[in-house]
Amino acid sequence: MNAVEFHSVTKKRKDFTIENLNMTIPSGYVTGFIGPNGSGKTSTIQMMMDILQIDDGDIQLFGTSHKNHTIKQKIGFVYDDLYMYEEFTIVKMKKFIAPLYESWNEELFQKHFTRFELPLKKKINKFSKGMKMKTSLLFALSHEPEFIVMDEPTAGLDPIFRRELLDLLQELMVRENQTIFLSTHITTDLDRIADYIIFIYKGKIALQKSMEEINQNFHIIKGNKDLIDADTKGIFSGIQMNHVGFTGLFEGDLSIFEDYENELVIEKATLEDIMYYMTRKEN
Ligand SMILES: Nc1ncnc2c1ncn2[C@@H]1O[C@H](COP(=O)(O)OP(=O)(O)OP(=O)(O)O)[C@@H](O)[C@H]1O
Repeated sequence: MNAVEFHSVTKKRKDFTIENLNMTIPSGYVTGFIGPNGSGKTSTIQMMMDILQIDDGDIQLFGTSHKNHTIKQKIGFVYDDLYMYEEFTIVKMKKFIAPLYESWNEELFQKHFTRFELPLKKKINKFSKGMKMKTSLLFALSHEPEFIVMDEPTAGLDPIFRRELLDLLQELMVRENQTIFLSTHITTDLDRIADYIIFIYKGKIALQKSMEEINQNFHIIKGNKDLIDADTKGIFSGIQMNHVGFTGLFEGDLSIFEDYENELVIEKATLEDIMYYMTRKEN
């Protein structure tokens, strides 16, 4: 079962288009959403949350239209732009938000509030970026959502809380039915927690696979530049040449390199390698 399905979604912005976007977020797993700056991650999340209108296509959340407002009860949305509540303190924000959720859990709120060490009576517009992210996370978690959507949750967090957040997400995964979707630039965060990866580039899905498939099928191949000609270049998803050698991203069965074992260095590709080489392809 999928928590989210995008079917041929199109959105035209001034200088940017998301065209015919198809993607699925499976229930019960952590899906990492990666892509370089300006590739459409925030726009995609805003469309999913119905903050940004789609021009064409269809988005399904838990099998119903994303426009169905009752479905929002099941979703915890985490982002650092709390402009709606800038003038509020956490106490005031709770008075406003808690009654909106049938599943509000005050005990959980108090537990996370203590853990996150946030000021109760300071205005949110006086918070740092990281404190705003923690506040958003605090409110999102306190209504026990089935689905947590996070736009760059680790941005602005210090390394200690970043690690704690990742541990917290892992703890949440132990709970039944928990689905997490998070966008990030910090691909190493995903190595630890993601089950699936969706990679968006220039408004198009460049890759959508499980971490298991990625770990098995993507490798970095290094060798002498003499091995590269117009034909061999084509087997790589992206390649970088220098005056002596090449480094390329290869997707597939390594047996094609069997005869070159002594001439090549073959390593597992990281998510960062995949992002880097796949976006180099067109250069
Ligand atoms: N309000 C807006 N009006 C018009 N265009 C916008 C608006 N917000 C974003 N865009 C454009 O949409 C494109 C995608 O931006 P988006 O914020 O979705 O990317 P992103 O992948 O989240 O980027 P980043 O990693 O830098 O946060 C960019 O070209 C951006 O300039």
